[in-house]
Amino acid sequence: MNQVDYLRISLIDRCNFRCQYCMPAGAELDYLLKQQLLTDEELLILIQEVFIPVGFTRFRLTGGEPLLRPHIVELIEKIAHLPQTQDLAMTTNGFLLAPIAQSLYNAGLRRINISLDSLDPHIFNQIIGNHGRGRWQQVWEGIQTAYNVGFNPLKLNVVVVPGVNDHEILDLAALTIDKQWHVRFIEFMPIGNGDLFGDRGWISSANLRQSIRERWGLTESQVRGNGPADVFQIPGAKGTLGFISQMSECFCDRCNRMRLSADGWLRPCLLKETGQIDLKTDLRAGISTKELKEKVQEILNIKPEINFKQRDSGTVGAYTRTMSQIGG
Ligand SMILES: Nc1nc2c(ncn2[C@@H]2O[C@H](COP(=O)(O)OP(=O)(O)OP(=O)(O)O)[C@@H](O)[C@H]2O)c(=O)[nH]1
Ligand SMILES: C[S@@+](CC[C@H](N)C(=O)[O-])C[C@H]1O[C@@H](n2cnc3c(N)ncnc32)[C@H](O)[C@@H]1O
Ligand code: SF4
Ligand code: SF4
Repeated sequence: MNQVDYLRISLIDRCNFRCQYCMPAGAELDYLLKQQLLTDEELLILIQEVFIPVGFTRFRLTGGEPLLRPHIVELIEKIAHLPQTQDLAMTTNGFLLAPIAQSLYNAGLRRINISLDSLDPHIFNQIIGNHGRGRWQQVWEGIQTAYNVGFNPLKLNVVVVPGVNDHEILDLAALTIDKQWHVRFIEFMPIGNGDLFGDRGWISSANLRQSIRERWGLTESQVRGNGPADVFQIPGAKGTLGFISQMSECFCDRCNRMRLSADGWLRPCLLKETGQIDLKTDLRAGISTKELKEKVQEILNIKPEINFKQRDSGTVGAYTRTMSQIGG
């Protein structure tokens, strides 16, 4: 069993996009009220007095859209400057990134993963549920700015939805040939998107790799990630191709992470709702951080039992939280 030292922190459940596969337009969502969100102070207390002491040293900020969180730069600065923080990363849709990228970097953020599901602005708009102004260009500028500012590695996430963007796989993969970018294809998961998933299904990473292999060849990369992606490379390319295959494979035996929601629930596994605990309510009720640390340690002890283990069947089951609420 891997050491569990990586915490994905959802900073906010709201988003400025409505991706069809995550929080489709029209879906009824109960947003958290401001007073339900962990404050910056509470989050820092939990990180410093609960998570770090039980071994967490790597943190990823996600959402919803993390760049919508007020005072994000100051929060990053505080987490980045904790002496125990070994890695601080963010997953964002990139829409608000260009003007703030340099400040994020200066505050200590070093790694950024940006969602980009299409190179075609029209299809992109359909995916993100935007029927008005084009947003693709602004995201693209966010990506370029992040790259120029020095975020390294720079990863682009593509959720592959059959009949929506699967015809663009080769074009997206080709981005890695000349640029030192890391494009990752994510198998579409049935969380909070029953209609679309039921209609479209998903495509296995093995299928995608076959198309890419036929076009350029494909080798296993020397670069090994510390996450769920299997990393490959087009021969001679500057960047890499990652495949996140939670539907067709199981990488739970190398699971190194847990998740903290914006309202302070600790979730031991993305694909299972077992074992969650409400740290915010405990903290606000005056339960000591020593006791909270013991609770988290207990979850860590039983994490191997909680981990999703259905190796051959992909994901099943109904989820009470959407991906935007969990943080991906
Ligand atoms: N099943 C499963 N999927 C995950 C897990 N972690 C990430 N993913 C999937 O991978 C997607 C992209 O994750 P990112 O937020 O980019 O983070 P990452 O790939 O873990 O990041 P790195 O630290 O850069 O490797 C998520 O939205 C999920 O779909 C995990 O622990 N289990
Ligand atoms: C929930 S989003 C939050 C961060 C940010 N808003 C973004 O889109 O990058 C985190 C990741 O989850 C992925 N994701 C969301 N819904 C998904 C689904 N149903 N299946 C697979 N990945 C999904 C997104 O593509 C994104 O890379
Ligand atoms: S995937 Fe990210 S950008 Fe898209 S709706 Fe979900 S939280 Fe928002
Ligand atoms: S499905 Fe659960 S146990 Fe498996 S890798 Fe993801 S978070 Fe870890």
